[in-house]
Amino acid sequence: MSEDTDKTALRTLARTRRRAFVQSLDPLAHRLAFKAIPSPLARRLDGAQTVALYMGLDDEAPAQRLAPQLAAMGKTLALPRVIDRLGTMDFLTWTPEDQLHPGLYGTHHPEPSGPSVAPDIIIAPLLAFDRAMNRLGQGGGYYDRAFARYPDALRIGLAWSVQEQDALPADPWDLPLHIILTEVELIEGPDA
Ligand SMILES: Nc1nc2c(c(=O)[nH]1)N(C=O)[C@@H](CNc1ccc(C(=O)N[C@@H](CCC(=O)O)C(=O)O)cc1)CN2
Ligand SMILES: Nc1ncnc2c1ncn2[C@@H]1O[C@H](COP(=O)(O)OP(=O)(O)OP(=O)(O)O)[C@@H](O)[C@H]1O
Repeated sequence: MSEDTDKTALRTLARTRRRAFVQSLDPLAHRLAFKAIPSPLARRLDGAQTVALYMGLDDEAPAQRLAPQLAAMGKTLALPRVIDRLGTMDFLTWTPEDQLHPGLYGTHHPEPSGPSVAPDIIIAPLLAFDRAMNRLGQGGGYYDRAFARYPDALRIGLAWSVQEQDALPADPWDLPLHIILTEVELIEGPDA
């Protein structure tokens, strides 16, 4: 199987696993998940000003739930805006009160005339991760490119624990995550 087919098959499997897990989760457990930033992670965010979140789609880990605590910590929040279907996106500042506008792929982004920012921390959605801190995304290369554009940003993956795989294929352009936060665990990579 070529690497490409490999990743495509893994994406299908990962979506199915994530859906089954989220549907079987106790509603209260779901409601409480990702509400609080664990203190070792909060400490790690100390020096950072701008944090890029995402609005959870489908069964993704709901990153938007971290927004109130991050705002209370004085962080500037940002959300991605998909610019084209070729993998280009930027980050626009956002506060939880701001209205969102529909974008490509069913995403929503802040007012496009607002300022685009360079994030110090990128909290990224994913389909699967492994303990080597590899991340499998939707396949558009949007986050891979954003990671490459902001190489000094701390890369944090947010996921349900069931999204862990033994080993994911890594392409030459894939930059590993520094930290992964699940509903039960904070995983810190060697470069965190
Ligand atoms: N919540 C969230 N925001 C995000 C991403 C993401 O994965 N999750 N992205 C991460 O890159 C970027 C947008 N890219 C995306 C690429 C594909 C799909 C997606 O669900 N694709 C469906 C088909 C949807 C369609 O074309 O209408 C699919 O592949 O089945 C979503 C977002 C930026 N914002
Ligand atoms: N830094 C980069 N510069 C240019 N192209 C890139 C870069 N990173 C990835 N790509 C391209 O993006 C495509 C998708 O990559 P990949 O399958 O690893 O996406 P992904 O990480 O699953 O998706 P995403 O980052 O959107 O969540 C690949 O064809 C790759 O060539």
